[in-house]
Amino acid sequence: MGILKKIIDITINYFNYNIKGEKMKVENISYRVNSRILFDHISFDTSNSGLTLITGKNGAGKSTLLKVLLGIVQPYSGSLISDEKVSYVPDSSDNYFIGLSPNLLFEFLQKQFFIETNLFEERLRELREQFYLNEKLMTQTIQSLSLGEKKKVMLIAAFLLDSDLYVMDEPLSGLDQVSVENLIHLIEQKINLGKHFIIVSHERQEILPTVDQIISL
Ligand SMILES: Nc1ncnc2c1ncn2[C@@H]1O[C@H](COP(=O)(O)OP(=O)(O)OP(=O)(O)O)[C@@H](O)[C@H]1O
Repeated sequence: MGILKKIIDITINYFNYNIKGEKMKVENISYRVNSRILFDHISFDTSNSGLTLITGKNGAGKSTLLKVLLGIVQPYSGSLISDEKVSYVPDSSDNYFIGLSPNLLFEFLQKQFFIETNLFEERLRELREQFYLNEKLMTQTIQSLSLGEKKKVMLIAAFLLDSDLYVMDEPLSGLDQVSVENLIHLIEQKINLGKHFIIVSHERQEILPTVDQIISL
């Protein structure tokens, strides 16, 4: 697959950008793998919730639910409304960014989403400071980075876009303590600005910013 095709696929799948600004409303979503029901009749609405936490045991279907919410996979039944601008941080970026460097990914996002150059450079500088992603790492391929460094690249990519909803799969996993603290602060700042988060996490709730609703699978 050519690199351009790869980049376009990533954008279509992972940085879904709409413009109307309605909140996400999920009604009676069910999902089956073969004949097995993974989750059934899940309903929630993010309108009054800064942070929605999705919890459950390993294999309960948390990551799959996020993919349903993002339209990457189709639910077995139920309906979903969202016209928000959405950023997605997958649990692992291993399969998606082969051959890309952080520099190339960020520049692509700037062009794809028409982020004004000064604003883009300012946001990128601030985010790189917060997650201390140094210059040397910016030109390496993403697959050659450590687990935590990959996570930082995905978080920076998500926050470069001024989205309404941030969907994050295990955003804290692999991060060092300072980055965890900076990420939590950043999430709190965004929530105070009226942004919404749907997060899958195995972390204890005390570690996370204030959780407004919990979806247990
Ligand atoms: N396309 C698929 N084909 C077969 N099985 C699938 C498919 N998609 C998901 N599954 C299965 O569905 C279950 C849920 O997977 P998922 O990754 O959503 O779980 P999770 O709750 O995020 O788990 P974890 O906490 O371990 O990350 C797993 O048993 C997985 O193997």
